[in-house]
Amino acid sequence: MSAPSPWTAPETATFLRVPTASDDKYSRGVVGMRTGSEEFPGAAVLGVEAAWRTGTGMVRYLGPRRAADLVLQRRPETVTADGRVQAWVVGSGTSPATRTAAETAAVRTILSGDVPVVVDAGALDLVVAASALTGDRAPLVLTPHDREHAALRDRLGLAPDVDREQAALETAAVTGAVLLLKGSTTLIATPPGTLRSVTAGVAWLATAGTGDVLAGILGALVAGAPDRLADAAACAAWVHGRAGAAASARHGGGPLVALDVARAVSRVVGELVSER
Ligand SMILES: NC(=O)C1=CN([C@@H]2O[C@H](COP(=O)(O)OP(=O)(O)OC[C@H]3O[C@@H](n4cnc5c(N)ncnc54)[C@H](O)[C@@H]3O)[C@@H](O)[C@H]2O)[C@@H](O)CC1
Ligand SMILES: Nc1ncnc2c1ncn2[C@@H]1O[C@H](COP(=O)(O)OP(=O)(O)O)[C@@H](O)[C@H]1O
Repeated sequence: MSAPSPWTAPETATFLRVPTASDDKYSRGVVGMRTGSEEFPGAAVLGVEAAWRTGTGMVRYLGPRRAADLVLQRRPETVTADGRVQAWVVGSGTSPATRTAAETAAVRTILSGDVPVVVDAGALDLVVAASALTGDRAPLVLTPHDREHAALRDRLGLAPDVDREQAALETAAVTGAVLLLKGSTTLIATPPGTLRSVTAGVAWLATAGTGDVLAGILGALVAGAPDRLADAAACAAWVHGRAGAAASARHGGGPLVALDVARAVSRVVGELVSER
């Protein structure tokens, strides 16, 4: 297997969509987020902030009352009514152990729809092998970190003892989903077998909540380009990495917090598109 090809800054700049005079909030793409829970309401805030900062026409947030209140406190622009979206983000800040039956049913409905879905953290357990599908399924991007990836592979009956790149490709092929495997090197694997890598970040990103931020960035990018899931995934990882570097640089190269990363995304996007 050849080494994954690194995703580049020019590719990121070209992918990013800048609104034009003929755009309105709907034409830019609406992202729907079913994230956060009573246990992890902050994850909802982080993902929503990141989606707005990436540049989306609208964010719809559907989650528990407490999380929705916190989201609105931070971002009153957010719409908490259900409605049409061009991409979903599910699972950040949720856990299969505490997920209600109603929430499970709602996520399953999203997964069997036709709008692309970013599947993160506590919703990864609802992903089945493509060969086991009995009905329609939405195009998916899965965003596990290494431990979540190991758990997913275990559930799918895949061997644990293969190398990381090979495993990413195998998981993508078996699930029929784009796989974004998070880490200091983030891998993006597709079912047909392409593999890209992103190393744009800084190790300070190893802190709670930065994955929730990544899911929000990715949701916004997918909503704007629903037919280009793998490129959206690589672009999201790249922007996230650079936003992490920028958030740390603002504090003298010191520690960052996840909300700082989300806040830094606007500037990263702005600088990239102004250079192209
Ligand atoms: N602010 C928030 O609301 C945040 C919510 N988060 C959400 O939290 C949920 C769980 O995500 P994780 O990535 O933690 O799930 P993981 O399943 O990867 O992590 C849990 C594992 O970490 C182990 N662990 C816990 N504390 C540890 C410690 N101090 N030292 C070593 N091991 C320890 C546990 O035993 C368990 O095996 C997800 O839904 C995620 O989205 C996280 O993103 C963190 C921030
Ligand atoms: N050592 C590291 N160097 C660079 N980036 C990292 C490092 N560790 C984690 N990251 C990035 O930070 C994010 C962490 O996501 P995740 O593990 O899901 O955290 P959380 O669940 O707390 O939100 C990912 O985007 C990952 O690529």
